[in-house]
Amino acid sequence: MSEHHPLDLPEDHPFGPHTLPYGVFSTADDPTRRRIGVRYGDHVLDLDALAATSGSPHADLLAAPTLNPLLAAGRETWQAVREAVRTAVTDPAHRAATESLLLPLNAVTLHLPFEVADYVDFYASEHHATNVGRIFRPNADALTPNWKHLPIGYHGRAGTVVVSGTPVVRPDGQRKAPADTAPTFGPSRRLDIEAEVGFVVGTPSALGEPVGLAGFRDHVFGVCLVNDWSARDIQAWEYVPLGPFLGKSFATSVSAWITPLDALDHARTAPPARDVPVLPYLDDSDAEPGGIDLRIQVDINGETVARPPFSAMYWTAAQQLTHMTVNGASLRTGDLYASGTVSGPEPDQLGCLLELTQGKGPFLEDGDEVTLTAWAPGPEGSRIGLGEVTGRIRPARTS
Ligand SMILES: O=C(O)/C=C/C(=O)CC(=O)CC(=O)O
Ligand SMILES: [Ca+2]
Ligand SMILES: [Mg+2]
Repeated sequence: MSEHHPLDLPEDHPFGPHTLPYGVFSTADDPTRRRIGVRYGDHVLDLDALAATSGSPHADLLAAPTLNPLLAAGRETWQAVREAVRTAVTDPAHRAATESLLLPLNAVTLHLPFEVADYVDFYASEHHATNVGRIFRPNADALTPNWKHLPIGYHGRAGTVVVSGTPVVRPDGQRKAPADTAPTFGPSRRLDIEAEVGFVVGTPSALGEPVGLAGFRDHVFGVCLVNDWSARDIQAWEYVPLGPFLGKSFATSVSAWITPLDALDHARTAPPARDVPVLPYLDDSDAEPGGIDLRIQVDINGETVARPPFSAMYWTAAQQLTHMTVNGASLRTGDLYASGTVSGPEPDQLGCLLELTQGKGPFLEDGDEVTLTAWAPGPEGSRIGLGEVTGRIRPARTS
């Protein structure tokens, strides 16, 4: 790879021509001007400039300061833009022009790439749900009776979704251990992570019109990495009977790069066998394989603590989308839904510290830095990189 030819990448580079994820960036000389870019190698291709200089029919969409107009434009446009970008980075005839529009990754600031509309978090790993059920409800069945009949989820707080790199302040709140007689107020002592995969909705749907399993590809634009920071002590005390609230809503971090669904075609895989029959609207036995072979890595302060496999998820993203709309609830451009904590069957495949330490801790300390990365197999032996989502813990306001 030559310094002078940033378009020449080694074949196994995770941000090669098969990946092409979208983000939003600014530069130091024009810090308030946010622009759409595509990551290629260790560079960002300025898509606003590319579209303007190449007379693209999509120049208006690509001149926006967020991905939302592109998300709303629908699948045909997503495919046309992706094809144009691929041509720009691979066709020798475009080489000189494209190279002039590349910025080194370390010379840009990355921003939250889309305006988050609604945010939903699911609970789709059987391993995670079983482990957490045992820890939180030792005297009950690990899986609740509904678990294999529907993808359980809750509506979260869209306004506190932050981009990778944003520091996370340890939340204050009410904590009450089982042995305490009364709750106390103060910093969470059981601050945790949840390694998840997020799905970004592009095409909206109409109120009252459910989206079937086959609608997944038309509505979902792409995928990001998610860390659903969770304060286990606040959560355990507050969430019966209505579910997660302040124990989760203080921050949810997402990767700066959104990987188009089409980049993950090669990674599609059958979900695990389901041992309980589902209702017809969730039955995906005749659908395209709903699983995705994504390999996640969880690092804390530079040390790898887990490798959760996304392919082990019981419920698929298509089933989650279908379930989310089956009551007639509509989708909005920019909706984000997260898979739920990704945990596999092995002890080194668990997606949160609660499971990794069997409920005992240690949990996160001030100053700890958590980084999730992931990749998926691509065509011809290539790798599709999903970028990273990272965040460092800052001390609580009260400390
Ligand atoms: O089972 C419980 O009581 C709690 C579960 C969680 O905290 C997990 C959650 O937020 C959903 C997920 O990410 O899988
Ligand atoms: Ca979660
Ligand atoms: Mg959270």
